[in-house]
Amino acid sequence: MKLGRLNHIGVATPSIEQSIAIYRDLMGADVIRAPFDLPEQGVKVCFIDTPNSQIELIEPLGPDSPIVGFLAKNPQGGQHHVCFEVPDIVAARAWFEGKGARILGPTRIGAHGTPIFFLHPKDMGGVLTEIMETPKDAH
Ligand SMILES: CC[C@@H](C(=O)O)C(=O)SCCNC(=O)CCNC(=O)[C@H](O)C(C)(C)COP(=O)(O)OP(=O)(O)OC[C@H]1O[C@@H](n2cnc3c(N)ncnc32)[C@H](O)[C@@H]1OP(=O)(O)O
Ligand SMILES: [Co+2]
Repeated sequence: MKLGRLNHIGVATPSIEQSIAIYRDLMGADVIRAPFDLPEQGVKVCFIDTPNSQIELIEPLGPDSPIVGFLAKNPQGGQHHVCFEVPDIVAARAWFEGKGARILGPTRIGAHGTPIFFLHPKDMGGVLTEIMETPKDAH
């Protein structure tokens, strides 16, 4: 498998509204997409476009959200995961399984509407890594 495009960096936050203010007022972001709930993933999401990628702000949706533990350890929020694109999610999953990397849960549909899965940070040098199938109409 070949390393694909960096699609986004996930940033966990206790407040998407407060994080939007930082990226807009301090960083000069001008393309801030409307936040939306993704109950299947337990998060509220907001994409901020950068010239070559996106910041994905994620806020917990309820106590069972997968980012509750991270925010307990990092109450201010922080960099949570990176996401790389692949052309074929089934082939990518088979590749990582063949390499013995731990995959966290099933393949599911992510915020861009394409299938995703996560690799355990312990197998990625401490970086929680999302693998995402490239949207058909992208790039
Ligand atoms: C918006 C939708 C979607 C998209 O389309 O883009 C998303 O991005 S959703 C993003 C949120 N979803 C997920 O993160 C799903 C996958 N995550 C998980 O399964 C869990 O969060 C986790 C990674 C297994 C962590 O579980 P948790 O219960 O919070 O913590 P543990 O105590 O079990 O952690 C074990 C170990 O890993 C370290 N850790 C935890 N989170 C991270 C992280 N984000 N980056 C790096 N390391 C992380 C944690 O500190 C523990 O380490 P030790 O203390 O050394 O054991
Ligand atoms: Co993500």
